[in-house]
Amino acid sequence: MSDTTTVHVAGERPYDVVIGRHLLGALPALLGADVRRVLVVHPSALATSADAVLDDLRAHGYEAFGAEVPDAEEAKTAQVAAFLWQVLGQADFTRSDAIVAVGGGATTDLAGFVAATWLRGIAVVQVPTTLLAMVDAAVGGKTGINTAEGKNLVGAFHPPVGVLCDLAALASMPKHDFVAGLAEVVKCGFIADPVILDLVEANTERLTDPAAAAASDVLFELVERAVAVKARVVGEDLREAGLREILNYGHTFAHAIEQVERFQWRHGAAVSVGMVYVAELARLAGRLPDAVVDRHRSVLTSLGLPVTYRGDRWDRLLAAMRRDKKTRGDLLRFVVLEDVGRPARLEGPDPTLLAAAYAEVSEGAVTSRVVSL
Ligand SMILES: NC(=O)c1ccc[n+]([C@@H]2O[C@H](COP(=O)([O-])OP(=O)(O)OC[C@H]3O[C@@H](n4cnc5c(N)ncnc54)[C@H](O)[C@@H]3O)[C@@H](O)[C@H]2O)c1
Ligand SMILES: O=C(O)C(=O)C[C@@H](O)[C@H](O)[C@H](O)COP(=O)(O)O
Ligand SMILES: [Zn+2]
Repeated sequence: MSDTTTVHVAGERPYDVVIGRHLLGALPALLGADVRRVLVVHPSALATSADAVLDDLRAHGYEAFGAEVPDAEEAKTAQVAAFLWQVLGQADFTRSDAIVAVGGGATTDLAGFVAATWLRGIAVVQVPTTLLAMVDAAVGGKTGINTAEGKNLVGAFHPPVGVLCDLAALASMPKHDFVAGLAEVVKCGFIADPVILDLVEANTERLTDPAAAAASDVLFELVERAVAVKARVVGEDLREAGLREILNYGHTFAHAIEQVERFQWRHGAAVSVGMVYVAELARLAGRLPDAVVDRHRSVLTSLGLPVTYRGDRWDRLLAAMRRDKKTRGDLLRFVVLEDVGRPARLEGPDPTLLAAAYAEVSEGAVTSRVVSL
Protein backbone atom coordinates (compact mmCIF):
# COMPACT_ATOMS: atom_id res chain seq x y z
CA MET A 1 0.00 0.00 0.00
CA SER A 2 1.39 3.45 -0.91
CA ASP A 3 2.51 5.88 1.83
CA THR A 4 -0.05 8.54 1.03
CA THR A 5 -3.40 8.38 -0.67
CA THR A 6 -5.94 11.03 -1.57
CA VAL A 7 -9.72 10.67 -1.57
CA HIS A 8 -11.46 13.32 -3.61
CA VAL A 9 -14.75 14.75 -2.36
CA ALA A 10 -16.89 16.05 -5.20
CA GLY A 11 -19.55 18.76 -5.04
CA GLU A 12 -19.96 22.50 -5.38
CA ARG A 13 -16.74 23.06 -3.46
CA PRO A 14 -14.62 19.94 -4.07
CA TYR A 15 -11.63 19.13 -1.87
CA ASP A 16 -9.17 16.37 -1.05
CA VAL A 17 -8.77 14.16 2.00
CA VAL A 18 -5.08 13.25 2.27
CA ILE A 19 -4.37 10.05 4.22
CA GLY A 20 -0.85 9.04 5.24
CA ARG A 21 1.76 9.37 7.94
CA HIS A 22 3.78 12.45 8.99
CA LEU A 23 1.89 14.80 6.69
CA LEU A 24 2.48 18.17 8.33
CA GLY A 25 4.30 19.53 5.26
CA ALA A 26 1.13 19.14 3.19
CA LEU A 27 -0.83 21.83 5.08
CA PRO A 28 0.30 24.99 3.20
CA ALA A 29 -0.73 23.46 -0.12
CA LEU A 30 -4.25 22.86 1.24
CA LEU A 31 -4.52 26.41 2.58
CA GLY A 32 -3.38 27.99 -0.64
CA ALA A 33 -1.33 31.10 -1.28
CA ASP A 34 -4.08 33.73 -0.83
CA VAL A 35 -4.52 33.09 2.89
CA ARG A 36 -2.54 35.40 5.18
CA ARG A 37 -3.79 34.79 8.73
CA VAL A 38 -4.53 31.37 10.19
CA LEU A 39 -6.16 30.49 13.53
CA VAL A 40 -5.13 27.05 14.78
CA VAL A 41 -7.88 25.73 17.09
CA HIS A 42 -6.97 22.85 19.42
CA PRO A 43 -7.62 21.38 22.87
CA SER A 44 -4.77 21.46 25.44
CA ALA A 45 -4.15 17.74 24.91
CA LEU A 46 -3.04 18.55 21.35
CA ALA A 47 -0.89 21.59 22.26
CA THR A 48 2.35 19.97 21.06
CA SER A 49 0.87 19.06 17.69
CA ALA A 50 -0.70 22.51 17.38
CA ASP A 51 2.66 24.14 18.14
CA ALA A 52 4.28 22.10 15.36
CA VAL A 53 1.52 23.28 12.99
CA LEU A 54 1.99 26.91 14.08
CA ASP A 55 5.77 26.70 13.56
CA ASP A 56 5.30 25.19 10.13
CA LEU A 57 2.78 27.84 9.09
CA ARG A 58 5.01 30.67 10.30
CA ALA A 59 7.96 29.14 8.45
CA HIS A 60 5.82 29.30 5.31
CA GLY A 61 5.08 33.00 5.84
CA TYR A 62 1.58 32.82 7.37
CA GLU A 63 0.62 34.97 10.34
CA ALA A 64 -0.47 32.12 12.62
CA PHE A 65 -2.35 32.32 15.95
CA GLY A 66 -3.24 29.53 18.36
CA ALA A 67 -6.55 29.22 20.25
CA GLU A 68 -6.93 26.59 22.96
CA VAL A 69 -10.45 25.28 23.51
CA PRO A 70 -11.86 22.87 26.13
CA ASP A 71 -11.55 19.15 25.60
CA ALA A 72 -14.12 16.90 23.95
CA GLU A 73 -17.84 17.87 24.09
CA GLU A 74 -17.07 20.77 26.46
CA ALA A 75 -15.81 22.54 23.34
CA LYS A 76 -19.09 22.23 21.43
CA THR A 77 -20.94 25.10 23.13
CA ALA A 78 -22.18 28.52 22.13
CA GLN A 79 -19.84 30.04 24.76
CA VAL A 80 -16.73 28.50 23.21
CA ALA A 81 -17.86 29.49 19.70
CA ALA A 82 -18.34 33.07 20.98
CA PHE A 83 -14.83 32.99 22.45
CA LEU A 84 -13.41 32.06 19.03
CA TRP A 85 -15.47 34.76 17.26
CA GLN A 86 -13.90 37.24 19.69
CA VAL A 87 -10.38 35.95 18.92
CA LEU A 88 -11.04 36.24 15.17
CA GLY A 89 -12.44 39.74 15.57
CA GLN A 90 -9.56 40.96 17.67
CA ALA A 91 -7.04 39.56 15.16
CA ASP A 92 -8.89 41.19 12.21
CA PHE A 93 -9.58 37.95 10.33
CA THR A 94 -10.97 38.68 6.84
CA ARG A 95 -12.69 36.50 4.28
CA SER A 96 -9.34 35.53 2.79
CA ASP A 97 -8.06 34.15 6.11
CA ALA A 98 -8.56 30.64 7.48
CA ILE A 99 -9.01 28.31 10.43
CA VAL A 100 -7.12 25.06 10.97
CA ALA A 101 -8.62 22.58 13.46
CA VAL A 102 -6.22 20.18 15.19
CA GLY A 103 -8.04 17.64 17.33
CA GLY A 104 -10.84 15.12 17.52
CA GLY A 105 -14.34 15.41 16.14
CA ALA A 106 -15.46 17.81 18.86
CA THR A 107 -12.72 20.25 17.85
CA THR A 108 -13.33 19.86 14.10
CA ASP A 109 -17.12 20.30 14.56
CA LEU A 110 -16.61 23.46 16.64
CA ALA A 111 -13.88 24.97 14.44
CA GLY A 112 -15.86 24.14 11.31
CA PHE A 113 -18.93 25.86 12.76
CA VAL A 114 -16.93 28.96 13.68
CA ALA A 115 -15.44 29.01 10.16
CA ALA A 116 -18.96 28.64 8.70
CA THR A 117 -20.28 31.58 10.68
CA TRP A 118 -17.35 34.02 10.80
CA LEU A 119 -18.07 36.68 8.14
CA ARG A 120 -20.66 34.12 6.87
CA GLY A 121 -17.93 31.68 5.92
CA ILE A 122 -14.16 31.46 5.80
CA ALA A 123 -11.93 28.55 4.83
CA VAL A 124 -11.25 25.70 7.23
CA VAL A 125 -8.68 22.93 6.94
CA GLN A 126 -9.38 19.97 9.18
CA VAL A 127 -6.43 18.13 10.75
CA PRO A 128 -8.20 15.32 12.63
CA THR A 129 -6.18 13.57 15.34
CA THR A 130 -8.65 10.83 16.36
CA LEU A 131 -9.73 7.87 14.28
CA LEU A 132 -13.36 8.99 14.50
CA ALA A 133 -12.56 12.45 13.21
CA MET A 134 -10.44 11.06 10.35
CA VAL A 135 -13.08 8.68 9.06
CA ASP A 136 -16.11 10.83 9.76
CA ALA A 137 -16.22 14.19 11.57
CA ALA A 138 -13.56 16.04 9.58
CA VAL A 139 -15.00 14.98 6.22
CA GLY A 140 -18.28 16.13 4.72
CA GLY A 141 -18.82 19.63 6.05
CA LYS A 142 -21.36 18.96 8.83
CA THR A 143 -20.32 21.39 11.55
CA GLY A 144 -22.03 22.23 14.81
CA ILE A 145 -22.38 22.61 18.52
CA ASN A 146 -24.66 21.04 21.15
CA THR A 147 -27.35 22.65 23.30
CA ALA A 148 -28.74 21.33 26.60
CA GLU A 149 -31.61 19.85 24.57
CA GLY A 150 -29.49 17.74 22.26
CA LYS A 151 -26.54 16.93 20.03
CA ASN A 152 -25.52 19.19 17.15
CA LEU A 153 -28.79 21.11 17.32
CA VAL A 154 -27.07 24.25 16.00
CA GLY A 155 -24.82 24.05 12.98
CA ALA A 156 -24.16 24.59 9.31
CA PHE A 157 -23.06 22.68 6.24
CA HIS A 158 -19.62 24.09 5.49
CA PRO A 159 -17.17 21.82 3.66
CA PRO A 160 -13.48 22.17 4.50
CA VAL A 161 -10.99 23.19 1.82
CA GLY A 162 -8.93 20.14 2.72
CA VAL A 163 -8.47 17.36 5.29
CA LEU A 164 -5.16 15.91 6.51
CA CYS A 165 -5.39 12.49 8.14
CA ASP A 166 -2.03 11.72 9.72
CA LEU A 167 -2.33 8.15 10.97
CA ALA A 168 0.85 8.54 13.04
CA ALA A 169 -1.14 10.80 15.40
CA LEU A 170 -3.34 7.87 16.40
CA ALA A 171 -0.55 5.95 18.18
CA SER A 172 -0.99 8.13 21.30
CA MET A 173 -4.73 7.64 21.59
CA PRO A 174 -6.24 6.04 24.69
CA LYS A 175 -7.70 2.66 23.77
CA HIS A 176 -11.33 3.52 24.60
CA ASP A 177 -11.24 6.65 22.42
CA PHE A 178 -9.59 4.81 19.56
CA VAL A 179 -12.08 1.95 19.70
CA ALA A 180 -14.97 4.45 19.79
CA GLY A 181 -13.78 5.60 16.36
CA LEU A 182 -14.03 2.05 15.09
CA ALA A 183 -17.80 2.23 15.65
CA GLU A 184 -18.11 4.73 12.78
CA VAL A 185 -15.82 2.54 10.64
CA VAL A 186 -18.11 -0.44 11.33
CA LYS A 187 -21.10 1.79 10.49
CA CYS A 188 -19.60 2.38 7.02
CA GLY A 189 -19.22 -1.38 6.68
CA PHE A 190 -22.88 -2.05 7.47
CA ILE A 191 -24.32 0.72 5.31
CA ALA A 192 -22.08 0.50 2.25
CA ASP A 193 -18.86 -1.51 2.26
CA PRO A 194 -18.99 -5.10 3.60
CA VAL A 195 -15.22 -5.53 3.05
CA ILE A 196 -14.80 -3.19 6.02
CA LEU A 197 -16.64 -5.71 8.22
CA ASP A 198 -14.51 -8.59 6.96
CA LEU A 199 -11.31 -6.63 7.65
CA VAL A 200 -12.43 -5.63 11.15
CA GLU A 201 -13.51 -9.17 12.03
CA ALA A 202 -10.19 -10.60 10.83
CA ASN A 203 -8.03 -8.06 12.70
CA THR A 204 -9.69 -7.31 16.04
CA GLU A 205 -6.55 -7.83 18.12
CA ARG A 206 -4.41 -5.38 16.14
CA LEU A 207 -7.24 -2.90 15.81
CA THR A 208 -7.81 -2.67 19.55
CA ASP A 209 -4.17 -1.67 20.21
CA PRO A 210 -3.90 1.96 19.03
CA ALA A 211 -0.11 1.95 18.58
CA ALA A 212 -0.12 -1.31 16.60
CA ALA A 213 -3.15 -0.22 14.60
CA ALA A 214 -1.69 3.20 13.77
CA ALA A 215 1.31 1.55 12.13
CA SER A 216 -0.68 -1.13 10.28
CA ASP A 217 -1.72 -1.49 6.65
CA VAL A 218 -5.12 -2.73 7.74
CA LEU A 219 -5.95 0.54 9.50
CA PHE A 220 -4.75 2.47 6.46
CA GLU A 221 -7.11 0.47 4.29
CA LEU A 222 -10.01 0.87 6.73
CA VAL A 223 -9.55 4.65 6.93
CA GLU A 224 -9.35 4.88 3.15
CA ARG A 225 -12.47 2.74 2.70
CA ALA A 226 -14.50 4.59 5.36
CA VAL A 227 -13.49 7.99 3.97
CA ALA A 228 -14.38 6.75 0.48
CA VAL A 229 -17.89 5.79 1.69
CA LYS A 230 -18.37 9.20 3.28
CA ALA A 231 -16.91 11.05 0.28
CA ARG A 232 -19.21 9.25 -2.15
CA VAL A 233 -22.29 10.08 -0.08
CA VAL A 234 -21.56 13.72 0.77
CA GLY A 235 -20.28 14.36 -2.74
CA GLU A 236 -23.78 13.52 -3.96
CA ASP A 237 -25.86 15.01 -1.13
CA LEU A 238 -24.05 17.61 0.96
CA ARG A 239 -27.19 19.02 2.62
CA GLU A 240 -28.80 15.70 3.55
CA ALA A 241 -31.74 15.90 1.19
CA GLY A 242 -31.90 12.09 1.11
CA LEU A 243 -28.91 9.81 0.54
CA ARG A 244 -26.77 11.42 3.25
CA GLU A 245 -29.16 10.19 5.93
CA ILE A 246 -27.53 6.75 5.65
CA LEU A 247 -24.47 8.16 7.46
CA ASN A 248 -26.81 8.70 10.41
CA TYR A 249 -27.28 4.93 10.84
CA GLY A 250 -27.58 4.23 14.58
CA HIS A 251 -27.50 7.92 15.46
CA THR A 252 -31.14 8.50 16.47
CA PHE A 253 -30.73 6.35 19.58
CA ALA A 254 -27.02 7.28 19.97
CA HIS A 255 -27.66 11.02 20.17
CA ALA A 256 -30.48 10.36 22.65
CA ILE A 257 -28.04 8.48 24.91
CA GLU A 258 -25.54 11.32 24.61
CA GLN A 259 -28.14 13.91 25.57
CA VAL A 260 -29.49 11.84 28.48
CA GLU A 261 -25.90 11.33 29.68
CA ARG A 262 -25.24 15.09 29.40
CA PHE A 263 -22.60 14.47 26.71
CA GLN A 264 -20.34 12.42 29.01
CA TRP A 265 -20.55 9.30 26.79
CA ARG A 266 -18.12 9.08 23.87
CA HIS A 267 -20.00 9.54 20.59
CA GLY A 268 -18.61 6.32 19.06
CA ALA A 269 -19.68 4.26 22.08
CA ALA A 270 -23.20 5.67 21.80
CA VAL A 271 -23.24 4.93 18.06
CA SER A 272 -22.32 1.33 18.83
CA VAL A 273 -25.40 0.88 21.05
CA GLY A 274 -27.47 2.92 18.60
CA MET A 275 -26.66 0.57 15.71
CA VAL A 276 -27.72 -2.47 17.74
CA TYR A 277 -30.92 -0.66 18.76
CA VAL A 278 -31.88 0.14 15.19
CA ALA A 279 -30.88 -3.33 13.97
CA GLU A 280 -33.25 -4.78 16.58
CA LEU A 281 -35.93 -2.31 15.50
CA ALA A 282 -35.55 -3.39 11.89
CA ARG A 283 -35.66 -7.06 12.92
CA LEU A 284 -38.83 -6.52 14.95
CA ALA A 285 -40.36 -4.70 11.98
CA GLY A 286 -39.63 -7.75 9.81
CA ARG A 287 -37.08 -5.91 7.73
CA LEU A 288 -33.70 -7.39 8.81
CA PRO A 289 -32.64 -11.05 9.16
CA ASP A 290 -31.51 -12.28 12.58
CA ALA A 291 -28.02 -13.09 11.29
CA VAL A 292 -27.28 -9.47 10.42
CA VAL A 293 -28.47 -8.31 13.86
CA ASP A 294 -26.22 -10.93 15.44
CA ARG A 295 -23.32 -9.68 13.32
CA HIS A 296 -23.81 -6.19 14.77
CA ARG A 297 -23.46 -7.55 18.30
CA SER A 298 -20.53 -9.84 17.50
CA VAL A 299 -18.36 -7.34 15.62
CA LEU A 300 -18.98 -4.49 18.06
CA THR A 301 -18.46 -6.69 21.13
CA SER A 302 -15.23 -8.11 19.67
CA LEU A 303 -13.88 -4.55 19.61
CA GLY A 304 -14.89 -3.94 23.23
CA LEU A 305 -17.69 -1.55 22.26
CA PRO A 306 -20.92 -1.39 24.30
CA VAL A 307 -24.08 -2.97 22.89
CA THR A 308 -26.40 -2.29 25.85
CA TYR A 309 -27.61 0.73 27.81
CA ARG A 310 -29.39 1.19 31.13
CA GLY A 311 -32.99 0.03 31.07
CA ASP A 312 -34.65 2.82 33.07
CA ARG A 313 -34.38 5.79 30.73
CA TRP A 314 -37.00 5.13 28.07
CA ASP A 315 -39.14 8.26 28.45
CA ARG A 316 -36.12 10.55 28.28
CA LEU A 317 -34.58 8.67 25.37
CA LEU A 318 -37.84 8.83 23.42
CA ALA A 319 -38.18 12.57 24.09
CA ALA A 320 -34.60 13.11 22.85
CA MET A 321 -35.21 10.94 19.74
CA ARG A 322 -38.13 13.23 18.82
CA ARG A 323 -35.57 16.03 18.37
CA ASP A 324 -33.50 14.00 15.90
CA LYS A 325 -32.91 15.90 12.66
CA LYS A 326 -34.51 13.15 10.59
CA THR A 327 -37.81 13.63 12.45
CA ARG A 328 -40.53 15.43 10.47
CA GLY A 329 -43.22 16.86 12.75
CA ASP A 330 -44.42 13.97 14.91
CA LEU A 331 -43.00 11.37 12.52
CA LEU A 332 -39.92 9.59 13.86
CA ARG A 333 -37.74 8.38 11.01
CA PHE A 334 -34.93 5.81 11.22
CA VAL A 335 -32.25 4.65 8.84
CA VAL A 336 -32.51 0.86 8.92
CA LEU A 337 -30.83 -1.94 7.02
CA GLU A 338 -32.57 -4.58 4.94
CA ASP A 339 -29.22 -6.37 4.63
CA VAL A 340 -25.55 -5.45 4.85
CA GLY A 341 -25.04 -2.62 2.36
CA ARG A 342 -28.80 -2.10 1.83
CA PRO A 343 -29.94 0.92 3.84
CA ALA A 344 -33.61 1.93 3.84
CA ARG A 345 -35.97 4.09 5.94
CA LEU A 346 -38.42 3.08 8.65
CA GLU A 347 -40.92 5.88 9.22
CA GLY A 348 -43.31 6.22 12.16
CA PRO A 349 -42.76 2.76 13.67
CA ASP A 350 -45.37 1.59 16.17
CA PRO A 351 -44.47 2.81 19.70
CA THR A 352 -44.57 -0.78 20.95
CA LEU A 353 -41.81 -1.69 18.46
CA LEU A 354 -39.69 1.25 19.61
CA ALA A 355 -40.02 0.13 23.23
CA ALA A 356 -39.44 -3.54 22.33
CA ALA A 357 -36.17 -2.66 20.59
CA TYR A 358 -35.16 -0.72 23.70
CA ALA A 359 -35.84 -3.82 25.81
CA GLU A 360 -33.45 -5.76 23.53
CA VAL A 361 -30.56 -3.36 24.25
CA SER A 362 -31.35 -2.75 27.91
CA GLU A 363 -28.67 -3.87 30.35
CA GLY A 364 -29.32 -7.37 31.59
CA ALA A 365 -31.70 -8.08 28.71
CA VAL A 366 -31.68 -11.58 27.31
CA THR A 367 -32.51 -11.20 23.66
CA SER A 368 -35.75 -12.84 22.60
CA ARG A 369 -33.92 -15.03 20.12
CA VAL A 370 -31.61 -16.42 22.78
CA VAL A 371 -34.65 -17.22 24.93
CA SER A 372 -36.29 -19.11 22.09
CA LEU A 373 -33.25 -21.35 21.51
N1 LIG B 1 -19.42 16.43 11.65
C1 LIG B 1 -19.58 15.13 11.47
O1 LIG B 1 -19.90 14.65 10.38
C2 LIG B 1 -19.33 14.22 12.63
C3 LIG B 1 -19.20 12.85 12.41
C4 LIG B 1 -18.97 12.02 13.49
C5 LIG B 1 -18.82 12.55 14.76
N2 LIG B 1 -18.93 13.89 14.93
C6 LIG B 1 -18.71 14.49 16.26
O2 LIG B 1 -17.37 14.21 16.66
C7 LIG B 1 -17.29 14.17 18.07
C8 LIG B 1 -16.56 12.94 18.53
O3 LIG B 1 -15.25 12.98 18.02
P1 LIG B 1 -14.05 12.19 18.73
O4 LIG B 1 -14.45 10.80 18.99
O5 LIG B 1 -12.84 12.46 17.93
O6 LIG B 1 -14.00 12.85 20.17
P2 LIG B 1 -13.23 14.10 20.79
O7 LIG B 1 -12.99 15.18 19.84
O8 LIG B 1 -14.02 14.41 22.01
O9 LIG B 1 -11.83 13.47 21.19
C9 LIG B 1 -11.79 12.40 22.10
C10 LIG B 1 -10.60 12.55 23.05
O10 LIG B 1 -9.40 12.24 22.38
C11 LIG B 1 -8.40 13.23 22.67
N3 LIG B 1 -7.46 13.20 21.56
C12 LIG B 1 -7.63 13.70 20.33
N4 LIG B 1 -6.61 13.36 19.54
C13 LIG B 1 -5.76 12.64 20.28
C14 LIG B 1 -4.52 12.01 20.02
N5 LIG B 1 -3.98 12.00 18.81
N6 LIG B 1 -3.90 11.37 21.04
C15 LIG B 1 -4.47 11.33 22.28
N7 LIG B 1 -5.65 11.89 22.59
C16 LIG B 1 -6.29 12.54 21.59
C17 LIG B 1 -9.21 14.47 22.83
O11 LIG B 1 -8.47 15.45 23.53
C18 LIG B 1 -10.43 13.96 23.60
O12 LIG B 1 -10.15 13.87 24.98
C19 LIG B 1 -18.72 14.23 18.58
O13 LIG B 1 -19.01 15.51 19.02
C20 LIG B 1 -19.54 13.89 17.36
O14 LIG B 1 -20.84 14.45 17.42
C21 LIG B 1 -19.17 14.73 13.90
O1 LIG C 1 -22.05 13.11 8.11
C1 LIG C 1 -23.19 12.79 8.40
O2 LIG C 1 -24.17 13.13 7.75
C2 LIG C 1 -23.45 11.97 9.59
O3 LIG C 1 -24.59 11.77 9.97
C3 LIG C 1 -22.26 11.40 10.27
C4 LIG C 1 -22.46 11.11 11.74
O4 LIG C 1 -21.52 10.10 12.09
C5 LIG C 1 -22.17 12.30 12.65
O5 LIG C 1 -22.19 11.90 13.99
C6 LIG C 1 -23.00 13.54 12.45
O6 LIG C 1 -22.47 14.62 13.18
C7 LIG C 1 -24.43 13.39 12.90
O7 LIG C 1 -25.14 14.43 12.36
P1 LIG C 1 -26.52 14.96 12.89
O8 LIG C 1 -27.07 15.69 11.72
O9 LIG C 1 -27.37 13.79 13.30
O10 LIG C 1 -26.23 15.84 14.04
ZN1 LIG D 1 -21.43 9.89 14.20
